[in-house]
Amino acid sequence: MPGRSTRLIVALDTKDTAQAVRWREQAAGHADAVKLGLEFTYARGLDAVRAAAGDSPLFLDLKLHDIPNTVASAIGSLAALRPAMLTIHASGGRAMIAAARRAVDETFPSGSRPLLLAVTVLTSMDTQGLHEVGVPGSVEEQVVRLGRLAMESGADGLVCSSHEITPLRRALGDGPVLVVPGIRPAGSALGDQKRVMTPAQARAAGADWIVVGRPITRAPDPAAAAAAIAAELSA
Ligand SMILES: O=C(O)c1cc(=O)[nH]c(=O)n1[C@@H]1O[C@H](COP(=O)(O)O)[C@@H](O)[C@H]1O
Repeated sequence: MPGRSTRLIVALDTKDTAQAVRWREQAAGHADAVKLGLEFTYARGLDAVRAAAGDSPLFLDLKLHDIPNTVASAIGSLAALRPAMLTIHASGGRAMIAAARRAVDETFPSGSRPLLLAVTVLTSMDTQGLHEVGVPGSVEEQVVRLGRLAMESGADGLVCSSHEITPLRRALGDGPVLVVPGIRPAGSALGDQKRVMTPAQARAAGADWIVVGRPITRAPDPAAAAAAIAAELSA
């Protein structure tokens, strides 16, 4: 891992604690953090999240999106989990993002504050999907618009696809931590993802972190799949 500038997060998307632990152990030594999200948390609860993450840095992906007071109060309930990263939806707007920022600062001790990441446009969306929800223009324009709003409102970083890294860096500079799902090693199934790149392409584009789920967890040999992706990031 030393020398790698793009780090790997493995998404432990399952309802089963033993399975999550097994995947974490299989990816150990290759992944730099684990992500637990809506599927696991709704099935097993917050206490199980910390147990499933073990000693790995935890990306807690709850994608909070509600009125500012509710989002802030929800963040206040997460103190015991000691996450390294936490997600909200940028489309929740300026006041919601700012409330999340304040809640993170109040909830976590200054040395162990999670990065507050704002999801811009989901990687499962394309231009047509965006138009269907009433957003005109391109995905890139919307990602940059939401990215700017989120960073102005106190986010530490953004979740985006690899395709928007260059326009985001052009618009916002090197400050935002860019976390990039929608990663598909050459030849792997897209599933529901629309805006994808390979690990090597995401690294070349300048991703700080990539998020990989099924290409590792549904591989016949998850440890080997994680090792191959880590090698692609280090090459
Ligand atoms: O916030 C995320 O992590 C996220 C945002 C996004 O736009 N797209 C996206 O796929 N994700 C998450 O990244 C992971 C991708 O999983 P795979 O498609 O299986 O690699 C899932 O856990 C998603 O919830």
